[in-house]
Amino acid sequence: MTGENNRKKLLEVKNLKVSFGEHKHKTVVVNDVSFDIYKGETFGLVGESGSGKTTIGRAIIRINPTMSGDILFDGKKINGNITKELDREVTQKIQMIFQDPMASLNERAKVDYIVSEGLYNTNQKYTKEEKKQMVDKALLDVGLLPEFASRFPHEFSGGQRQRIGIARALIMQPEFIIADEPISALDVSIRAQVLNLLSELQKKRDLTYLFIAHDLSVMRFIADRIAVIHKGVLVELGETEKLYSNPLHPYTQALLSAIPMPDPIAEKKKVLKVYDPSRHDYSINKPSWVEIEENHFVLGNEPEIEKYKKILK
Ligand SMILES: Nc1ncnc2c1ncn2[C@@H]1O[C@H](COP(=O)(O)OP(=O)(O)OP(=O)(O)O)[C@@H](O)[C@H]1O
Repeated sequence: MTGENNRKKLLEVKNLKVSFGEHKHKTVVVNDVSFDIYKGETFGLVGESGSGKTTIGRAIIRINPTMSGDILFDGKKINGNITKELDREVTQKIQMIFQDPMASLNERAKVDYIVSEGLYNTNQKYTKEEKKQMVDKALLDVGLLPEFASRFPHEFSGGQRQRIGIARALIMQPEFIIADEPISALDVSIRAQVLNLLSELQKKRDLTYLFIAHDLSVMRFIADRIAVIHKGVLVELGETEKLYSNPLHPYTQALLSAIPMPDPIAEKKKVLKVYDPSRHDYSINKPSWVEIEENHFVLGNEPEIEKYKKILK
């Protein structure tokens, strides 16, 4: 990892405060939180349920209004009043992947509409054919077949639905993705696949992630640096391994000692064959299978792999 001074800050959160309710009922749920995220890194936000992690993510994507503080993307302030042009740019460049793929997809819409919906909010006009190609590519990039585009969400498993959610983000050509507990609602057997997919996509597309999770073993696997949030306040921020080996704040110490942290790599070290969308031969629609490297986070994903084998035959 290069020194912080040489790296470009992609996102800067400065003294962020978010509150809900008015007057007597006003509650501050994020209080004076500051952190920077560097281009290409995975920045983790951990903390127990209700600590304010999602609220921070939603403030960055501008679903939650900020009470005070600044959010800068690529050096430009993106919260509060901004120009229409910047609003469009940020809407495209910052995407979010949601926790529950069963709830976050429009049940009445077909996959091609779900995946391409964001394109309507861009300045660019695409022909039907261009849009179809973009949807096909986004689906292939997440390991799904283009023919799935004409199906409805209920026809898919949880893991496949989360892949559709990832395709919906990818089609926008984002630079920054907020992944809010992207695997916690999934079956344990397929969590590793989705994590691996996110890692591969990050390398391939030079993505920067804000990864929100409460599972500390997942966070250790995925994050380069971690911020610990406690009751809306950032109590500790550090490089992942340093934070895990030497937590300084009592809350971080409690968090790390309270939660059993099995080492999934040591426990389930084996090589599995998986479909690798990046090696898919599009010209003859020939899928490619690769063996997961030993150091990948593997939690035994055979059932899903078998499913893929059938689908891709
Ligand atoms: N729209 C809202 N209106 C009022 N209160 C809200 C709203 N959204 C979140 N909150 C409150 O803000 C606090 C922080 O919630 P948030 O969802 O950010 O926590 P979290 O750390 O992401 O938790 P979880 O892991 O359970 O999602 C909670 O007390 C929640 O009830």
